[in-house]
Amino acid sequence: MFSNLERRFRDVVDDINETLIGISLDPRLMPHSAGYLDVAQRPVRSCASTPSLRSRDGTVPPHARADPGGNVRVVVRVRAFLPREIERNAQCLIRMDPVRQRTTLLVPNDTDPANARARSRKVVEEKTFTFDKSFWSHDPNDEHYATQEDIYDSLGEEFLDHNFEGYHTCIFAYGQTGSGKSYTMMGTPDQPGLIPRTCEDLFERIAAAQEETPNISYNVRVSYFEVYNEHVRDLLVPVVPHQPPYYLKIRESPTEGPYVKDLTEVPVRSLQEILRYMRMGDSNRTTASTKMNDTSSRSHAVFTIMLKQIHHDLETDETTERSSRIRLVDLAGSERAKSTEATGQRLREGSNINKSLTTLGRVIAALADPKQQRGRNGSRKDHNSSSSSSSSSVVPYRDSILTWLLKDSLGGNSKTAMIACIAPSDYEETLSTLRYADQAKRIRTRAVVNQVDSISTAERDAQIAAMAAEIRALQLVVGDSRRREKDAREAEEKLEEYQARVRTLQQAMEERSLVAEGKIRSLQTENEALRRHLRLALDSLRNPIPQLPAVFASGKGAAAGGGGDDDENKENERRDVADAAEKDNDNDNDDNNDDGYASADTEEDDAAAAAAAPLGYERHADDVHEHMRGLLRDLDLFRRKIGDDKSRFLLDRGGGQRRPLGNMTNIIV
Ligand SMILES: Nc1ncnc2c1ncn2[C@@H]1O[C@H](COP(=O)(O)OP(=O)(O)OP(=O)(O)O)[C@@H](O)[C@H]1O
Repeated sequence: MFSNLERRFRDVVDDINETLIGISLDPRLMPHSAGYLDVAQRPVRSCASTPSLRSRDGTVPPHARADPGGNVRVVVRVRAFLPREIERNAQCLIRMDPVRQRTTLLVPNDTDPANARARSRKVVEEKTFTFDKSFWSHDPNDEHYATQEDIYDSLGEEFLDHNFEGYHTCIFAYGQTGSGKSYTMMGTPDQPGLIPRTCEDLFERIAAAQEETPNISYNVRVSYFEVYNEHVRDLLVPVVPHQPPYYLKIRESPTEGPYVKDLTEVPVRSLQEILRYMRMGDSNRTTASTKMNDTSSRSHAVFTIMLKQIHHDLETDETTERSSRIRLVDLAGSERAKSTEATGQRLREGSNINKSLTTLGRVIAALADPKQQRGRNGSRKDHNSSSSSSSSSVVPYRDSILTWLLKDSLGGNSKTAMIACIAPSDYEETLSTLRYADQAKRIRTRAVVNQVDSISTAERDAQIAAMAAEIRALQLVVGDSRRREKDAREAEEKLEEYQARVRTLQQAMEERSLVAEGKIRSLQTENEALRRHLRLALDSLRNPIPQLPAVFASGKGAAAGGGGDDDENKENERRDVADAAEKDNDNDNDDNNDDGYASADTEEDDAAAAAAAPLGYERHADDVHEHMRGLLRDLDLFRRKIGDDKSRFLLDRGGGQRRPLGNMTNIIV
């Protein structure tokens, strides 16, 4: 019984303990418990599978997410002799200490003509430098010989770890022409270099991680471009023969820094796919044969892999997104025109290459400057125009396309490594490269994990819903404004149409008014003519009697003439009447003026006239009669003419509004 009680007591205690542990572990129940870490400090499962991280518990320690900043990693690699160097019995001037990672440049002897210029220097002495790594790739039989695989294992793998942690990385190969940069970065089909090995490892890790944790999805995209003669060319766009090359522009975003606009970024799902794009870009790269290298790279090539890891935690329903960029750069080699014996296009390429490498040197010098380092801890400056490299507070990124594009990798959010490639027997060029590399060691970058903080499905759904609502509202606004725009356009078109019609009407009206004015003028003229006719007629009608005496004489003539020309007769009649009247008056006056009586001669005349009177009156009556007939004929003619004029006048009016003919009509009718 006691043992039963004891067992029950232990069970109850265990239950209570479990419940308490459950409560403390659930952040939603106990937000301030130790189990609830801030998002920024919460360990995130890493997919990195390198020994360094695999040896841990599969999580990235919190400190890895807040990198305090690190120096640019600088390694040196010396290559084997090339056939031409063996031929001239060249001397190896490099010695390396694999333990202390020291590289020593020896003083050349007098036998190698390639170093004649070096020997003419004031000071020719042995120089020793220490780097993060010194790779001895000169003699394959040496036990310390560094193979392509060794380079990847000691540098590439570690940098890929950083990419899976969410850091941007950049590895660039620097060195004189023919020193082994392309061999190190790209390699050969038998001896693949850093780029194909990184691609291979990347997809191996993705496959392994997906097997382990299926709730992580990966998105890989790749781009490849070259900077040739200060122009950016997309290497994933096929070259069209006989067409001028298409160059891309550089833009700068406040968040992402400088980037190449419209650069092709292809999604890749397998190693085969990414290698296909790598080879395609490589075959599009500008290379040429020079005296120093049969396949000399005449451009700086930048191969970029964008890796996105999306982790969805089913328990907490949270999503974490990490993005990182892997930049692998094969720079064109520095060269002396004399050594390469370049002319024409090769010489121009060489001078552009040297210009951008000199700018890279100035950028490195500026970034390595301790004052600059202090300045960057406060506010960072970079300038947009050329200036003296002696200025410690400015970094001349924009002085060349290469340095502008590598701005972030050189002095910003990136973990960066430089592989300084050296030829074994060139004192001067090697010294220059080693000095360059030595300076780069002092550059500090400030890499940060590029992670979008976790959000729950509910939050994400809410965000999506809010965004969808915003999109709908915007679509409405756009639709509304489009409709308004359409209405306005239609109204404008209508208005234009109306205006055109109004113009046509106005024109027609003007033409009509011109015609009407012409008609009015001609009617007025006719009207005036009619008035004149009428006045004449009225005059002739008003004064017929005083003309009679004169008509007698002319009437005789007229009668004798048998009625001849009417107008002429009338005119003669009028003249005769006037003469006769004048004559009568004269006679009267003559008679009355002397004594108031008629003279004896006059009385005789009157008597004679009286005797002849009956015969004369008869003739006179006939004449008057005849004259009256003539007048009636004239009147009749005149009336017909008036009638004709009237009907023509009315006809011209064209059935329009009748204009009153006034008194004239009444008189005529
Ligand atoms: N570590 C090495 N082992 C064997 N051969 C090498 C090594 N490094 C380079 N080479 C050979 O040296 C020659 C020149 O190398 P590479 O083309 O890589 O030089 P580079 O620095 O890229 O020249 P450039 O700047 O002119 O393009 C090639 O034939 C290459 O195979």
